[in-house]
Amino acid sequence: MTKFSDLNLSPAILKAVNRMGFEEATPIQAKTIPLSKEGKDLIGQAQTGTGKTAAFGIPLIEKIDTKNPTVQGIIIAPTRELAIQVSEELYKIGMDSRARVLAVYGGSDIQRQIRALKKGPHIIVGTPGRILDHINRRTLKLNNVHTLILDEADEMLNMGFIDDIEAILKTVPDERQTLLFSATMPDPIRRIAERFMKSPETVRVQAREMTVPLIEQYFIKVPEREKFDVLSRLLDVQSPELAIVFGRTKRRVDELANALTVRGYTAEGIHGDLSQAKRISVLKKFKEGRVDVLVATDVAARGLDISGVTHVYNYDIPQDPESYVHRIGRTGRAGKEGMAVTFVSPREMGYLRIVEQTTKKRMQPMRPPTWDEALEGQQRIAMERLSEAIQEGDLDEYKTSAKDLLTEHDDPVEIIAAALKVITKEPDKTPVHISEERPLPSKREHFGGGGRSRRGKPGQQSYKGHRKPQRRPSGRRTSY
Ligand SMILES: Nc1ncnc2c1ncn2[C@@H]1O[C@H](COP(=O)(O)OP(=O)(O)OP(=O)(O)O)[C@@H](O)[C@H]1O
Ligand SMILES: [Mg+2]
Repeated sequence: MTKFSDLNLSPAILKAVNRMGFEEATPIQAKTIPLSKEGKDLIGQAQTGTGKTAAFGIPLIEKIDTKNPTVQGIIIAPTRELAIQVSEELYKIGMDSRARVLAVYGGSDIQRQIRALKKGPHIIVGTPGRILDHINRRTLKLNNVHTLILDEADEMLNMGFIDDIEAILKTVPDERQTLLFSATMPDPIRRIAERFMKSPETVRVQAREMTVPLIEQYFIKVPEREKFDVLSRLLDVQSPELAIVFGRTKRRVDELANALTVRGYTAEGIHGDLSQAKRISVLKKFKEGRVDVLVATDVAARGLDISGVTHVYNYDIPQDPESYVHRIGRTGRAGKEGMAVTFVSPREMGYLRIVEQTTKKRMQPMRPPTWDEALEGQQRIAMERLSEAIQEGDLDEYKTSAKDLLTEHDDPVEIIAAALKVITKEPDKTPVHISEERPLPSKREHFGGGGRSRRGKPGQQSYKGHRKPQRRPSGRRTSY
């Protein structure tokens, strides 16, 4: 175990890390912080939720000359929410060092960002499109940048983002340090990465499996038309504290969020077609527990760190193994336990096996819960709520009514049963409409193996399988 005090860090950083409640460095932090401080280019790969943000954030803050009001470090992330989150974590790490961190991302007022940029931030965290926008407007200059970091590096170097990344790189000095982090790093992407790094060192935290052992992984074989009932029952039986349901498309996310609401769950959807204000407010509600079920496209799959997420449901099996790793990694973070359940339609079983081959972890089969089991689950919750209320006390105002009931009805069991019935959310069978999604094509070559590469060169392993490059004219990705 490595203590932060063994890592030769400045007192200001130690103070900040201590305030954040970090006692020991995680393995990826212990391994990469010293190398990063030496100025080496690095590819850091470690499982989800193991502290990669601080692994690149701590040495970056150490290298900032706070007396120099120019941008010295730039971090690029694939989604706006992740850019915000990373900037917040860096702000905390850099608070005592007085490092100024600014997030720039699309969908928010650019004039306000321009004003903030004029105040001389030292570190910019942003999404590629908006960073480029500022570069082109000359409101962001990267000629003093000594450190460039790609968070979720494999995603950033994937077809949707690579052109933007290359354009940004052109404006950053060549003698920079380049750091790449992700939980996944497929070989073809690693080869692209090495093109713009200087003899990079790869740091992998040795783990037998690509996913975190703290996440129990299950799959349920279920035909498309039965998926929603199975999901409802699972939510009733497992009663997650916070759950994320991943769907394949935006339409599916909207329909699922609506259908869950109809059946009495507090659910909201998040995807790339919503306004940024809406995306932020949905996420905020979820973090505060005002929404129990977040339904999301892959826009929420990478990097988001929301404590209290106990369950991840893949309503649709993801299109590539990396997406699976990141999606389920929204639970089981920072030493906590989690559960992931993946729905697989019978025709898609081949995909499940390919995911397992990549993660080197088998998912256990799970039987869909029955209606009775769902009812039992809900009754258990009602009982827990009743017991909690008894423990909390403060029931005096109800005791007169209780006594009245006892005189009216002889059997106390009858009364308690009625109380339970009233507070139990019985499994709901209200019909809902979920449009059918076509199953993924059954050819296995379309998924992860063989075929044409992203750049069209034959012979390289294809990544992101059959998903067609959906480029906007600018070459940026067509949001999730
Ligand atoms: N040394 C530490 N001790 C305790 N908690 C830590 C430590 N380092 C980071 N954390 C916390 O662990 C959580 C996960 O960290 P982080 O988001 O950086 O993970 P990650 O490796 O980037 O995951 P992902 O691959 O999903 O992006 C955060 O809440 C973070 O504050
Ligand atoms: Mg991360």
